[in-house]
Amino acid sequence: MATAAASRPAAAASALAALPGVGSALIGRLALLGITQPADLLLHLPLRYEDRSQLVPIGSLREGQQALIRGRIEAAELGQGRRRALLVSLVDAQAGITLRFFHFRPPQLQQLQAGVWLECYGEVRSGPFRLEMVHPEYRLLPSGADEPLPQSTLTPVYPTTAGLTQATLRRLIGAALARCEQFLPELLPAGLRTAQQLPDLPTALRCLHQPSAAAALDQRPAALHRLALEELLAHHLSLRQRRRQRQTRRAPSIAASGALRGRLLESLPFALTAAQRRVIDETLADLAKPHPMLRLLQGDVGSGKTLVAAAIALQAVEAGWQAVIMAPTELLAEQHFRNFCRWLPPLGIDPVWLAGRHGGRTRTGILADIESGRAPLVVGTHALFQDDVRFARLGLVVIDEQHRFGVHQRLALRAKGDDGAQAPHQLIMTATPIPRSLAMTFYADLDTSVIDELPPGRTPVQTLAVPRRRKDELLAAIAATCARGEQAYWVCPLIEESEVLALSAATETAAELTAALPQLRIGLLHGRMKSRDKETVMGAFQRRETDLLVATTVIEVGVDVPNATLMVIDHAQRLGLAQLHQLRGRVGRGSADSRCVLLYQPPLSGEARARLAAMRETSDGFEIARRDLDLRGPGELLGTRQTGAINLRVADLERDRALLTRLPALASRLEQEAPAAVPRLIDRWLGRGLAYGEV
Ligand SMILES: Nc1ncnc2c1ncn2[C@@H]1O[C@H](COP(=O)(O)OP(=O)(O)OP(=O)(O)O)[C@@H](O)[C@H]1O
Repeated sequence: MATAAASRPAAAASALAALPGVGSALIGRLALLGITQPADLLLHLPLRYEDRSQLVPIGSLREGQQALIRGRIEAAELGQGRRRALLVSLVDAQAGITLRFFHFRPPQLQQLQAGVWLECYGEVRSGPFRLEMVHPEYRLLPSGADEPLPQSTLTPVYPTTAGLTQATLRRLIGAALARCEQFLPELLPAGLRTAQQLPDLPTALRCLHQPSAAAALDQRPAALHRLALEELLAHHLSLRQRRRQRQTRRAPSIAASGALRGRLLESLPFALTAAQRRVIDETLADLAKPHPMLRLLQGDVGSGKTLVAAAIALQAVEAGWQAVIMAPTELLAEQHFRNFCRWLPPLGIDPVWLAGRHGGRTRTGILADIESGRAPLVVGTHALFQDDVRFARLGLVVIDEQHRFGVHQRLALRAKGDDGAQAPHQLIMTATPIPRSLAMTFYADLDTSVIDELPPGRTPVQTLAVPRRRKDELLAAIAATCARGEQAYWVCPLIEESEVLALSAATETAAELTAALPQLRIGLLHGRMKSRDKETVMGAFQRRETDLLVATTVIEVGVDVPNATLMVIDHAQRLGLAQLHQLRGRVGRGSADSRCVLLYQPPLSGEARARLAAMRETSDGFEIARRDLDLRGPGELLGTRQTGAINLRVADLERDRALLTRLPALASRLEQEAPAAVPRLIDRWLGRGLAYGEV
């Protein structure tokens, strides 16, 4: 395999070199566009088209139009304006236009004589006396107006790079197109294409690269769909393949009587919800298998994921394996650690916390305990992936991810916990549900479990949207909440992506609130604090030593203080739906009635208005995720715009959204009807480096 992979680029480059007029300099420039083989040329789609297939009478030209015209030169002279220019007057039967050349060579002066017929293509502009074209492309017409039109199809304009002209790209792509059956053979069975009402590949490619004016209107959408479907299908198939490969790998088969779990659950003042029980069962069944689990646990905010993680980790520990729980921030790792310290020592298990701030002796001691296996359960941040952390018998990794993560990050994480011979089981927990259509497509390599039920006794958080000018009216509400012995949050989100400004807003707000509500004990929490100071502030809030916590969005994920019942989110119009839902999830975690006030600064954009409305209308995380998908589109939701997590060449998740839900059925059909096409499709679209292959 390694040899085949290594020889591939060379073979591909030589295939490019076999096209007429391709030398090493050109190969280098094409590579800058990601074109390393003839198939890439075919998948390099035009940005737009120019229409040289129809003549426009000079009399009907409009300013700003790009057009192909023909006419006879009536006069040519050197204009003596501020800038010297060659002015050519071109006329057809009805009207005339001026062609203006600021740069010209002597042979051009010779050529452009009165009486000569010209064909020009360019942009029409207004001039001092009449319409003009500045530096049009032109050619002489020896047979006058009867000369055949240069082409019957539209002229594609491609994305390009310095030193690579449109003409060269058009020529190369035209040459590749003439042999497209060889370079990009059809891989989708005819039956499948017809069922989807999609054209075959050569037809689609011709339509995209060289459409007639009519085809560009009528057939282009189907042609684009055709390629997009193939690309999305390739990604989906590749994830399915990953999943099957995982099932051939070995992992410890973790089975235990569940005695420890039973004792933990008995010690709690509440019973598990049915959804928590179901998810634990699904996960335990995976752990017992000798292949690595990769399960995504989606649970709405406050649905009790931490307890599920603890129950599952106990299974690994009881069976003699180590378990590790990773949180996205030190604050959360510390919170998990505190929970585990409440739950586990009575069972004879002492959890270990490896914090970023542990240094020197403490760190060495903890690392030694992890490496010798004396520490059965380790809590930390993603820093646990550092090289110096070695486990004796790592059986289970729980990643409390909270935010969505891209396919690539996911693969990188997975590779780290893997010693080659055996991979640990992995459970990834997220509090931001992923709409089903996206999960089916882009998370096809994972199994998923959903906690779709909140613990009993929770009352939905009452949500209000209030303009900022009425901010002061909230003071009484805060005072009343705290007077009842409950607590409140006031969140100041990032302003213009600046943590510094958010910090100053939070500091100012804390000062204002302290002045207005002197009877309250007010804490301040922000991202620039040392983690030890954050823990102190958070700890004081948790122990009810402070009444009101003013914070930046650092508290967004996971913070669990059931006694807090009021959440004020300042500048709520700036935050996305998922983030608002996460923040609101910090209240309503106990049995008391809770409220969330969204303070907004008018005027609201249409989208901000829709977000605030969604927050008022529903508290169901899955419904919020669906609305978020509608508002932002799948690209934003998956984080592809920012991170390039999925590198799509042709498909556009927004434009091709309707295709997503069809992928699983199409993939199954293809695997059955044309199994040999599957690896070729994956190779075609993901072959160069992007493959979800071994990371
Ligand atoms: N079955 C249950 N019955 C009652 N309370 C529960 C139950 N399970 C968990 N809890 C409590 O609910 C609260 C929320 O649980 P937890 O912090 O695990 O939620 P979460 O799913 O991690 O939420 P988030 O995503 O917001 O961090 C905790 O105080 C926890 O002790």
